[in-house]
Amino acid sequence: MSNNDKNELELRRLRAVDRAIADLRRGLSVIVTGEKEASIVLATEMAFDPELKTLAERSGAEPVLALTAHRANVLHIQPTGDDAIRLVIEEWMDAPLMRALADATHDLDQPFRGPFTRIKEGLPPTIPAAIKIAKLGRLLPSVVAASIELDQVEAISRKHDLSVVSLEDILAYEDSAALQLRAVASAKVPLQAAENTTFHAFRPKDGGIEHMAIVVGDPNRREPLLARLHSECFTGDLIGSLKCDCGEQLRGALKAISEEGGGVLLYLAQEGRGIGLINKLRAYNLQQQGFDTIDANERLGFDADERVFRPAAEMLKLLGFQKIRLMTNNPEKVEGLERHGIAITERVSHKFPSNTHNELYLATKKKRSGHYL
Ligand SMILES: Nc1nc2c(ncn2[C@@H]2O[C@H](COP(=O)(O)OP(=O)(O)OP(=O)(O)O)[C@@H](O)[C@H]2O)c(=O)[nH]1
Ligand SMILES: [Zn+2]
Repeated sequence: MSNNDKNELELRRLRAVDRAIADLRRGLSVIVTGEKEASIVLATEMAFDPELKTLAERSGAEPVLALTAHRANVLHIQPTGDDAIRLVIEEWMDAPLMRALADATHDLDQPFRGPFTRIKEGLPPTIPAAIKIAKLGRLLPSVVAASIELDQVEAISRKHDLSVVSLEDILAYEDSAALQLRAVASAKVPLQAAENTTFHAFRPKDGGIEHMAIVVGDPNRREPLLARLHSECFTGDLIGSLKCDCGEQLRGALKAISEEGGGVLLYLAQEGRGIGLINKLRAYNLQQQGFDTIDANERLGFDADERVFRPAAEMLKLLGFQKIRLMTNNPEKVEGLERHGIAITERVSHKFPSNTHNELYLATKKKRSGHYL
């Protein structure tokens, strides 16, 4: 395959996933195709009676409710060893109950649970892949899915105008999006912390998720550069939430970089450790009910941290920064960048004093996520 063809294929794949994400977020169903089977899927949090009825009619099959193993564990559903668990949708499981099964913030107002019937064998790979699209769309990680035969895909998608996305497209998505990042705009923006600062906006070629690099000064590309990877935090960075340390880390990093005479801060669109702002608020709701930051994520069905650091590594490479001194307390950021070709010559500690509202959050990161705090 020529480089041009490869590029075309990659863009086609990114587009297919981005379309599926947009449709799921609108409460539409999409078709996920595998090697041997296909599924029509709907995000559980968008599942209401009409959507469920349509899903059953279009597929001609009995839909199932799919949850992640983390969420199933909270619901006391026995594990199957797979990342996703399928439940038979019983007569008594109406749409509000299904949505509540996906959304842990309702666990206390929906005490009746089960008995559920798990489907133990033969998990089609299109099911975890569909959950992955829901996650990429920052929706709760659960789908209602109905199987169809591969040879029905074309007719059903054409008749009902449904997006079709393949398992391979979904598996390749995060790496492809990172590799397709391009600097699309840059401008000088003087900051309170550093007047000689340039913003560089990065966007994948298909128009997907955008990230920002903030370069302070005119760094020498031969020397290891002081760098910070900052995951977006609307509540902490912008509004001054005391629940986390993000705002202080953001402003502290810019100050330290400025004092050093130059460096880079990557502002990454990975709100809520990659689960999105709405899901982070759901996690905060659970923290209000007594769960820590990790358990809250897992009760919602997510991993404790859903971020990938390849986009950050690719942005650094595009900017010509191959060696950095990384300001972080998170060992996974160091590993994540090194895995993708960035040399970390030093880890620079990046701590700030706690307050009464973020004490437990910081202690949890130290105790349960192995952060150097
Ligand atoms: N899901 C979830 N995300 C949170 C919570 N508190 C803060 N965040 C998010 O966590 C991210 C902050 O991560 P970082 O500042 O990169 O922190 P870190 O992973 O601890 O690494 P370092 O600060 O580099 O040590 C932001 O996207 C926040 O929105 C929480 O309780 N739950
Ligand atoms: Zn924060």
